[in-house]
Amino acid sequence: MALLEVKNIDKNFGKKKAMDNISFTVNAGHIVGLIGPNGAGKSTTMRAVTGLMSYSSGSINFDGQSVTFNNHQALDRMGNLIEYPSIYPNLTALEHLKLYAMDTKQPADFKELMQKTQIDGDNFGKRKAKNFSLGMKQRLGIAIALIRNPKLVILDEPMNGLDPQSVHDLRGLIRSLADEGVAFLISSHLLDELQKLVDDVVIINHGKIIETATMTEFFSHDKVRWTLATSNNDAAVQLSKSNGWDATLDEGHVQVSGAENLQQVITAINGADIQIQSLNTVTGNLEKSLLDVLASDDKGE
Ligand SMILES: Nc1ncnc2c1ncn2[C@@H]1O[C@H](COP(=O)(O)OP(=O)(O)OP(=O)(O)O)[C@@H](O)[C@H]1O
Repeated sequence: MALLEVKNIDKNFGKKKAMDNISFTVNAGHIVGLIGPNGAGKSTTMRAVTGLMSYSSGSINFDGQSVTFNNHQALDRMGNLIEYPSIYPNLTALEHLKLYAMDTKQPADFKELMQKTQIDGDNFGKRKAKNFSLGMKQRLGIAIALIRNPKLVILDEPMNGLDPQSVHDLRGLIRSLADEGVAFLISSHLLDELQKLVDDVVIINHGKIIETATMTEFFSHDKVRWTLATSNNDAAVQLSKSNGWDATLDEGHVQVSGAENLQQVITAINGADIQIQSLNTVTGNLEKSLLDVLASDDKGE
């Protein structure tokens, strides 16, 4: 049975359908990306799952218990960081952890948690939060989300404002927790980062789920493409088109897709006395796959 099961959820803001029959699942130990354009309904969905937002119909089941706006029991085993963490300027990191642990019976070990989230060094424990950088605040937010030893952690845009090293460290932390069995539901606009992290994707558009898939399945939307620099790019584009392949010229490179394999492309181009100067195979790009799926959905396909 899935750890989180969201079934046929609806939510309206006036006439606006923010969630329209939303259904998806999250399995233990899986990192799931909730992905979609601005205003698609990601935050609303995350808020509903964490019991912060009411919904008009459907059900949310987490770890065998129902989650509603009025039933928060299940949240004992769920952590979340939605937008910015609630941080008090005059408290230290350790004081925050003690504060957030107050209403939980078996909190995580503070020292271990601070080590895991890298908030143990540099006198972090003794400094007041008003002196923290954005990255430090974000790491503290993640530590707070982990205080209840959660089975599921919900992170809305957790990489916002972080420098590349902090993003890298955060990815490592999430992956190691997932390997221990913790599940994650993450939304982010940083698709390159998500691509390196998530196991499954849930794609949302205009309040509707338009696809749920493993990352590998999802990549099948993005056809294999070859990017070439040649001695005569215009001729290479024409030649590819005459073979029935899709071909465009993009920033000085010929982009070819639709051929059966790379050898076909090389043979045709070499056969026309055009020299290939560089060649790259491009496949499995989350951004490209997402744009393709959203474009088909918006066309009503
Ligand atoms: N409290 C609210 N009152 C009225 N409309 C709302 C409210 N919260 C969200 N909406 C609307 O519901 C829709 C979904 O919003 P939501 O914030 O969930 O989208 P999102 O996918 O998280 O977008 P973003 O990526 O921009 O954060 C939007 O059209 C938004 O304007």
